[in-house]
Amino acid sequence: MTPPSGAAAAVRHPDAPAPGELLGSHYEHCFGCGGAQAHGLHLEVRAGEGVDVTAEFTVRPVHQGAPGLAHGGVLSTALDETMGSLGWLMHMIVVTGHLETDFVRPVPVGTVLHLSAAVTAVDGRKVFTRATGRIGGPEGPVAVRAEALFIKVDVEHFTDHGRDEEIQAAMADPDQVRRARAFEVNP
Ligand SMILES: CCCCC/C=C\C/C=C\C/C=C\C/C=C\CCCC(=O)SCCNC(=O)CCNC(=O)[C@H](O)C(C)(C)COP(=O)(O)OP(=O)(O)OC[C@H]1O[C@@H](n2cnc3c(N)ncnc32)[C@H](O)[C@@H]1OP(=O)(O)O
Repeated sequence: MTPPSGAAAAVRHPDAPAPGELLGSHYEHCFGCGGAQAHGLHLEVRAGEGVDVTAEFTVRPVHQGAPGLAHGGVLSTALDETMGSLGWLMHMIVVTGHLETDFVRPVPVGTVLHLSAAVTAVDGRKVFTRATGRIGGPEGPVAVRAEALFIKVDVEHFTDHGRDEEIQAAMADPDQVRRARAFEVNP
């Protein structure tokens, strides 16, 4: 998870969303950010000033692991989704290759988890990222933190591997296709 010495700093794409702008969902059925997933996390991610983002996740009863506490896998998902969203700022489609999470404090149901994430380095197709989730406010104590390696892929990663039913539906939606194709131009 340590970037090689030759790794570069991340570059914000000139057409990246403005600081403070909501990124929007990349796919309405995404468990992390989609509005059509009843039990999903419904994460709303905002662009930061650099290659960084913030997001909020409200833990609901459907996200429990132990009584009244968030499931650790769900918290990892929130961190994963937040870090994956950094691709928008570089106009890269990325998928998670490796993710590691530290669970520092239990997170009760009803908590708003304040997430922030940034790219630490880029090495070819490899994007190194880091994220934290705080409770009690954006400056509150850290409850979870993660590091992840994302790998840049083309739209074909999804069209080649996704189940046909969902791919056909996604490709029939012009907004979805436009959103995915916009990432392929990455000067
Ligand atoms: C028209 C319909 C379109 C629909 C699309 C819709 C939306 C898309 C748009 C935007 C997406 C936006 C936001 C995303 C938001 C949230 C993200 C959530 C993220 C996820 O939830 S996503 C699901 C989980 N994710 C996977 O489902 C990946 C499964 N996996 C694979 O698909 C392959 O495994 C892949 C592609 C990762 C690599 O395969 P590959 O063949 O392309 O490349 P290769 O193996 O050569 O790796 C290249 C270099 O990465 C190094 N490397 C690779 N893996 C590593 C690892 N694990 N640890 C350490 N290093 C690793 C190698 O060592 C090499 O390094 P080096 O270059 O130095 O040799």
